[in-house]
Amino acid sequence: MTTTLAPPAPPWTRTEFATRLRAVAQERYHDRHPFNLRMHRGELGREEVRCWIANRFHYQRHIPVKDALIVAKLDTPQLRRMWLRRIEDHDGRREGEGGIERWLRLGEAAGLDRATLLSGETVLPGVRMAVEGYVTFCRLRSPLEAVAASLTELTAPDLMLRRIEAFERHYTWIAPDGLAYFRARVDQGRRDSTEALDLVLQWARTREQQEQALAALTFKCDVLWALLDAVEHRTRQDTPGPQDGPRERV
Ligand SMILES: O=C(O)c1cc(C(=O)O)c2c(n1)C(=O)C(=O)c1cc(C(=O)O)[nH]c1-2
Repeated sequence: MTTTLAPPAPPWTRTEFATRLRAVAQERYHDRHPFNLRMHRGELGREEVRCWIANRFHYQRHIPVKDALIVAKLDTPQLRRMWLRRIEDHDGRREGEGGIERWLRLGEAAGLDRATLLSGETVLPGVRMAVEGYVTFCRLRSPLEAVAASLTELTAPDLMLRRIEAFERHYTWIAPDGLAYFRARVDQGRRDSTEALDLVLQWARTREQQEQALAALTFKCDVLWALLDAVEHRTRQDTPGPQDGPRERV
């Protein structure tokens, strides 16, 4: 008996594929997460904001690590130069510059000292797993999938603007200088996502590759969502974390 295989589905057009990528980046993005909604409504207490800043720092400090893994997969000087700039955005060209430094200053403006942030001691287990998941994904997957995963940045700049507005209105106990990280990310995110979208549209030629790119972007949305789930659980229920030690002696 012979079985006839269905012919592979034809690739989507460039426009249709771009529309599908943008739809995932919008509909699954963490701007809809309950923790972000509470943040935007001004409902977070100081400890909740601090918990988010400390845990998000764990994500921030791993972004240049995953970008270095991506650079190692790129095979032309032009592509590596383009992607290296992202590492520079986060690490700076010299001590005291760059996104990681700006995030440490955000922490200080919110009353968190940098030694605590750098020690990582307040990072929640779920956040550690989510970030590890993203770095490992970029380590193991194809350049197409690793670059497609960064396309959450298609939506990130709008979220930055919303966050700046919310902080200026509701969290005035944080000095305005502390918001420099978010301000810088608006333009950086727009530029990064335009470049990355262009690469993904160029590289994904078959329907299978297009579907891999969509799955990578979906995975990345889940990373960001899982990170906030962990923070939300901790702040809403005041459940102890491992770093708190036992609450009662037994
Ligand atoms: O605060 C946020 O909500 C947010 C989200 C994202 C994102 O969508 O991945 C990034 C950032 N911030 C960010 O600051 C950042 O540098 C960044 C790099 C990347 C990436 O995947 O390469 N995403 C993000």
